[in-house]
Amino acid sequence: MTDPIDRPHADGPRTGVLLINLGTPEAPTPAAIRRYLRPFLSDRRVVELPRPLWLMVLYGFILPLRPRKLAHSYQSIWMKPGPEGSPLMHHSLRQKTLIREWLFANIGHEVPVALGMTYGEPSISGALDELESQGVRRVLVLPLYAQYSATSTAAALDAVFAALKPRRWLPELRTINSYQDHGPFIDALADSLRKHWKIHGRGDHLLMSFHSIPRQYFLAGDPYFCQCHKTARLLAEKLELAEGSWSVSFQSRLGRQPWLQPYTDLVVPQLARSGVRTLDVICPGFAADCLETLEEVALRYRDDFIAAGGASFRYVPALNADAPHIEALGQLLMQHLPGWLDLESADEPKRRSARAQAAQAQLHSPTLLTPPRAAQST
Ligand SMILES: C=CC1=C(C)c2cc3[nH]c(cc4nc(cc5[nH]c(cc1n2)c(C)c5CCC(=O)O)C(CCC(=O)O)=C4C)c(C)c3C=C
Ligand SMILES: [Fe+2]
Ligand SMILES: [Fe+2]
Repeated sequence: MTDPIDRPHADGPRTGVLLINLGTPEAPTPAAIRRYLRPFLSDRRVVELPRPLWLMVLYGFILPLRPRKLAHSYQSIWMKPGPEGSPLMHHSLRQKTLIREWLFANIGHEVPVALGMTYGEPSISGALDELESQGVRRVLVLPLYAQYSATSTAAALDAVFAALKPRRWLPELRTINSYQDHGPFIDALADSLRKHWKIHGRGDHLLMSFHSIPRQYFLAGDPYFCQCHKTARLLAEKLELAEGSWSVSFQSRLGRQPWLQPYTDLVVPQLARSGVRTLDVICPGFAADCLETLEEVALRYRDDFIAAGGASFRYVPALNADAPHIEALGQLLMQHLPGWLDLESADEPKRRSARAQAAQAQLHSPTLLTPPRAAQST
């Protein structure tokens, strides 16, 4: 934390951005995976089963057994030695750098950007320290989940509030709930598919696979299922996809209770058996490639598709730190920054273009133009 003596009391409040993603192990080893899974799977937002029962399962079976199996999976996708070898970490760090550059180019002065993970390192508390040390007193929080779920978005926001709890002088906060229907985000997904098709040609079918959550959470009011379908529908409309040439499924379920359906691991072989020869798969809920996309989908489901008679399975990478994604996230941040941007230090032309940009972002925001209830519907 900054030494209070060094704190620039006289300056106006400075705005900063806190990007959040889930977190990932620091190494592809059973010990590091266990350290990562313990707080993750102990979070009541993630697992709502009765506590004594769940703690028995977690400490009796999952934590002793799952990390060893997962170590092989993580090793198959680890990019280089060290914590940045995790694809999720690699892409998240690139996103942080490029979003800072985008904001500088579009606003005309530096806006500090920090990255925190809901579980593990870099911690959200450390990210808040980093912002505070740069004089930030207004924090715009962006959990990198386009579709809101209590299990992901709310867990990230809980971690922010928990990290603020022991602090004395709290910053002002704005939080972004979701961006499932944000125009530039849908454009970035469409752009990514068009590029993929230009290189590989169109597949017979496009599967849009989202991380699943227990079905009970949806029945209890979690809007995630509807928001996934909204992203999918808008993407299909943008690409003018014919009815029946695309579908939605849900992946990565764990345990025996019903999760959101249809399940990707069942849909993929079914598609092969029903005559789909070439299958394109995109995962529009993942801001960065990770274990669940690269190992589960791109490796395991590919094998299942081929084993069931399919010819070619093409995974479309996550948006990661590609330019259209950075543009979309930059526009999204601008939409939430009006009134907060410290434009005084920017020179006049930059100031004008920053104002134009903010106005533009508002114009393109479907959530600002449609009533809240309509924006929620699929
Ligand atoms: C047990 C319940 C889980 C819920 C609910 C859940 C929701 C959820 N998860 C993501 C994003 C990611 N999950 C990732 C890995 C992962 N997820 C769970 C469990 C639940 N997720 C586990 C146990 C794991 C670890 C790996 C495994 O055991 O399969 C990851 C990848 C992390 C990485 O290191 O690469 C992401 C990303 C979302 C968006 C979400 C709800 C919408
Ligand atoms: Fe998950
Ligand atoms: Fe998984």
